[in-house]
Amino acid sequence: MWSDSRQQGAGFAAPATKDSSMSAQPRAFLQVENLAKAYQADKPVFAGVDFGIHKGEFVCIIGHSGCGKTTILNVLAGLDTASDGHAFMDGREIAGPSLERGVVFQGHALMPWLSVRQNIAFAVKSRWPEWKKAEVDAQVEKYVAMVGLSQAIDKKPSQLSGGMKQRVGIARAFAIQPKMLLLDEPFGALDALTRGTIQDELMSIVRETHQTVFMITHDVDEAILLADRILLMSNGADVNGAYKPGGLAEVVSNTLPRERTRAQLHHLDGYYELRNHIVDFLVSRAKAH
Ligand SMILES: Nc1ncnc2c1ncn2[C@@H]1O[C@H](COP(=O)(O)OP(=O)(O)OP(=O)(O)O)[C@@H](O)[C@H]1O
Repeated sequence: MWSDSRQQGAGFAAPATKDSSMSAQPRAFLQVENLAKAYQADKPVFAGVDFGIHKGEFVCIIGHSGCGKTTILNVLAGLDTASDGHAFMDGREIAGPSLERGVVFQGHALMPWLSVRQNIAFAVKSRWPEWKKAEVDAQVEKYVAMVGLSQAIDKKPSQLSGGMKQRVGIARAFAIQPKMLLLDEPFGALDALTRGTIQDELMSIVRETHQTVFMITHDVDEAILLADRILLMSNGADVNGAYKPGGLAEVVSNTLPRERTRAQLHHLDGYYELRNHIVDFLVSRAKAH
């Protein structure tokens, strides 16, 4: 994918401007082509966004508030439509919500009157309406165990902490075995300790299941820990008196060992180089490109 990555030293690959390799044929598992969104015709939030995500790849997107990250995720989820361009998954254009894509938002969005088991069973039954109760139970129990919540399976959301609720949201998204997982700052509302624990859990589940993931985060370390590639997005801005829409400014490949853990991240060769590169982008380049 990034054939020149090895020449860049440890940590990250070429800060290439656009990921042209990803938009070329053959298409990636998820393919975004020339995507644009305008709420105001003369001032698109972003335009010309092209990227692809391969099966089993974990891609994070980082950018300042308002650059359009959630809008892109919503288009991928089929919850919003682009003003221009296309998004394809598995060769088919995304044209609405589908159980082939699991979505986790910052707010857990659990049904408060249902237990953990019932919340997840609801999703499982929607995905496989023909399943018998025993099959649904087994699937629910498997994914609840995966996020370490077996003891709380019959509790209601109001009896759970914020971190536990977020874990239920993650278990629910995984339980429908989506082809693609879309995460919109899923840990944004959690305290640092809980956040770290769940990041580790998510990472091991993703590695185990080879899940394909697109995730929005504001946390540079989170992106470096989890992502195989990090999309850096710039905001729309007035440049020399003319408006320039936001867009994908750079795609950074994370070449740190894939088995990395949170505890050893900052000891890895190349970590600071990668981190500084992303922070520099956010500080000095993200507002215009
Ligand atoms: N329904 C809407 N009508 C008009 N403008 C909108 C609408 N939804 C979003 N926007 C604008 O589009 C831009 C992109 O919004 P979006 O939520 O995608 O950004 P974001 O990068 O995810 O931001 P954040 O990091 O704060 O969540 C923002 O300027 C926002 O105000």
